[in-house]
Amino acid sequence: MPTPTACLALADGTLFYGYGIGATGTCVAELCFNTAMTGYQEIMTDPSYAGQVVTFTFPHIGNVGATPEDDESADPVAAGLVVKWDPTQPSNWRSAQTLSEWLAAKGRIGIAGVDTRRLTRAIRAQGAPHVALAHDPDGKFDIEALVRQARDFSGLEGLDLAKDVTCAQSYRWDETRWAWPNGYGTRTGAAPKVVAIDFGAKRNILRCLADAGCDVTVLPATATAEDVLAQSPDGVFLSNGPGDPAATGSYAVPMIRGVLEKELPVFGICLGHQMLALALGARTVKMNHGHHGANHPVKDLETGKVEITSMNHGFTVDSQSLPAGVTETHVSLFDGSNCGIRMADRPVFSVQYHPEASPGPQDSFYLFERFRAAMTPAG
Ligand SMILES: NC(=O)CC[C@H](N)C(=O)O
Repeated sequence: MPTPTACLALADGTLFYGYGIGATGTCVAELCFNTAMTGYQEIMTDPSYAGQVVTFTFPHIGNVGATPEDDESADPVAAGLVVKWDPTQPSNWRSAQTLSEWLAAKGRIGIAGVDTRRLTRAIRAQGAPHVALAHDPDGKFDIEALVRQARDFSGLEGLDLAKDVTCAQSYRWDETRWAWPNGYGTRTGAAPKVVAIDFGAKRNILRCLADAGCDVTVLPATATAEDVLAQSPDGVFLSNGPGDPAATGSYAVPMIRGVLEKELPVFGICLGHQMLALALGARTVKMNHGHHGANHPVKDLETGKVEITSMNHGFTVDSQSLPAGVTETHVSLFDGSNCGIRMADRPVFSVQYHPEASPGPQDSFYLFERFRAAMTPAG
């Protein structure tokens, strides 16, 4: 058996050996598992994964290589990845690099050859363990140091990571979705002006807003209510993003409250949902091992319909804490946790899941349509 060239050390001392792919070195992070069967590149470049190593439960990861078109942000933001099988040569005409080459070019570490079923059970039992992941082509590991690094990592609770992944300056977004056949981008009538707050926005969210016919200006996470209102928006969008919502809320909540005073339509996704809930007076809590996948059933409590959704969150809005005037609109059919809210009397709403998919099903695109309709009642 060849010498293992990568080691994943959990804070409790459990070790997983495998074969290193991508960059060499060590990273320290929180560990989660994602059950999506496709879209590893979109997952690795989703800024919401900052500070996390992702274990893919689907065994064949890397089969279609990597292409710049599939990046959800400029760089991979997940700290590293864990896969079961050593990736095979890519079989895809779109592939520009192998997964390992792509990870190496982006400075991200991977480990292949891990019993990801056993590891996933450990994640479920321990609740998002802290880990150190090391890749050394010579297979030399200081195990005590790795376990110590994992133990010393403080975890995501209390961490504001949105400010690390947000854009430096505001910009306009005008790209629509790649090869999307329904012609959402070809509407007539004036495009409502949307200010999108970038807490770590995935590109496909911005594409979906553009597809829904919105004129999108992106502002950094630290934008104030004055910055937002200076754009004279018809509506405000709150993006996904990494870290602890309560920490990011320290500056985002005053901004959102300032926007709410002006009675503008507001739509939030994931971290944006959590931010809106905090601004309305609810609270957020850390989950045991979160929801990360592309087949999470969610029930729309107002229509009774079930949507299959893409999810990626480790914190959740405590539905018991929702104040009067805020309605719970969606719940997870896996564990009953909150998946959506709206203000009873105005078009201010948000969802915990990812209607932009990428990867995942597109059942929930109607939310972008709903947001557009709220800004252009006659359009
Ligand atoms: N995808 C997201 O926006 C994640 C939100 C938040 N960081 C969480 O883990 O719950």
